Amino acid sequence: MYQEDTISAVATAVGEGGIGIIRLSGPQALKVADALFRGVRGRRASDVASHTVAYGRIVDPATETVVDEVLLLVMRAPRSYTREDVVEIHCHGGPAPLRKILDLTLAHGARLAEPGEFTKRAFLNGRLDLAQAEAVIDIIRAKTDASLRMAVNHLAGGLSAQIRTLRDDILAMIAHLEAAIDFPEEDIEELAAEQAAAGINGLLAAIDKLLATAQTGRILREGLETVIIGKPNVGKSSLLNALLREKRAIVTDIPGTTRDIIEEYVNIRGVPLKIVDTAGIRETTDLVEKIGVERAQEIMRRADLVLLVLDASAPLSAEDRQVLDMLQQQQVIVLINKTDLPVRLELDEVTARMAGRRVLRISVLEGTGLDELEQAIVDMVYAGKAAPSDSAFVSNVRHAAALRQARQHLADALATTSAGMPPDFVVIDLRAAWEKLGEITGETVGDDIIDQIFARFCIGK
Ligand SMILES: Nc1nc2c(c(=O)[nH]1)N(C=O)[C@@H](CNc1ccc(C(=O)N[C@@H](CCC(=O)O)C(=O)O)cc1)CN2
Ligand SMILES: Nc1nc2c(ncn2[C@@H]2O[C@H](COP(=O)(O)OP(=O)(O)OP(=O)(O)O)[C@@H](O)[C@H]2O)c(=O)[nH]1
Ligand SMILES: [Mg+2]
Repeated sequence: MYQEDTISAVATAVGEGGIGIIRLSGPQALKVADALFRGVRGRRASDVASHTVAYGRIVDPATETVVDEVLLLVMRAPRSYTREDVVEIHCHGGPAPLRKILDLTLAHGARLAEPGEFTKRAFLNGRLDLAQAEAVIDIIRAKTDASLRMAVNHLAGGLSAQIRTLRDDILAMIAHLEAAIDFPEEDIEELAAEQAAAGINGLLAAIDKLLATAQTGRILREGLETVIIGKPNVGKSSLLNALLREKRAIVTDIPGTTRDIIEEYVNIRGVPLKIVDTAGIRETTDLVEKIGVERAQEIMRRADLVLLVLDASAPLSAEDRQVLDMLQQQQVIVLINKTDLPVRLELDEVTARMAGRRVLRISVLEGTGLDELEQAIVDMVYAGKAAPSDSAFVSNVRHAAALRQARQHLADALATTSAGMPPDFVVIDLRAAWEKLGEITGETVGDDIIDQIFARFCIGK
């Protein structure tokens, strides 16, 4: 155990709720609780067996005034979330009792926890590795069922186990090569080099398999950045509302209705979309709208997916053609909207200009074509890969970057081997790869990175 002080924080969300929890962790947790808790027949917190609950009251010990009626949950070290003594005070879920009880714990030996500090202690005390600890916040922030499944799999150590296997394999190769270094006969070195090359190729394949999940994994964790664009009045806001299944954005027949950017999360068959409705793109002299249009163009350049909406009932305008040209580098689904009206749009020209892209005919008004749109988005995100149930997905940009760097070191090791360099040099590259992979699980990562990761957690987690 590395921590000497005892931390305290409200573990439940702020505001009114049925129950609120103040959580204490550290060597003084039971002592702090003893000062404040009054159980039936004089029962004290330190009398409560681990993983059991006691009924009683929290009092202000200065006056013995009752603050609230509570349940007390005790979990003793090392069998607890943090591996320290943990005491939870379950009070009524209002801001006043929570605040008062938190203040009392702080006045009687605890200090306020930093964001993520409980989970950080679980990591520092070895109950979770860094990838598992990061999964805790992913569970809290999961936007869909599929995101949740992936994060739960990470918390259970699904990804960590794969990383550990890779690291163990590298270590075994290093040991093998070092044995060859100690017996520098020609043929032994050659054999070791051949075996190393085979081993490295296997590792590269395993890393590539993990990296192949990174795109889908990132989208499930962070959401697919999607932007709806098109000229004014084509039905962009109507489309957003249809995907959200609520009337979020204002829809009128007046072009230029949406002036600013509207951002919402939508669950499309398990895929979280962070979807942005924009001001219609057109040349404009209205300053407010002009800023809106410029921001739309900026957002479009950064988006994972552009939903381009065209109006089937009107011929292509110069603005439409301009927008089509702007999208050449982007992942786009073209939506020909208002197909319930007589078609006057040059469909052939659109398909020709957007070769290779999905072009779907829809009518937001009548609700046609929206199923196909949802399926097209899901297909694009999974790109033929299975949903993340059992297989470990890489979802975290930090993990993907470390994997890519480890891969590079292994590729270097392979090049060194085939160039006939002595095994000492191969070992250097292998060791670098081993360290990079250790950054994912936290064995070889600096304190600054660890601090940054936990600083993004919520208080009380
Ligand atoms: N009230 C409450 N609910 C909660 C949590 C919590 O801390 N408190 N959790 C967290 O925020 C999550 C559950 N996570 C937990 C993880 C480990 C242990 C624990 O006591 N682990 C012991 C196992 C003891 C045994 O074997 O019975 C251990 O790992 O040794 C408790 C909760 C979600 N729900
Ligand atoms: N006939 C028909 N009308 C539609 C359809 N979809 C939207 N509309 C109508 O088109 C008009 C404009 O819709 P909006 O959703 O406000 O269009 P927008 O692209 O957001 O417009 P701006 O915000 O001004 O850029 C409204 O009157 C909608 O009811 C459709 O599929 N068919
Ligand atoms: Mg609009």
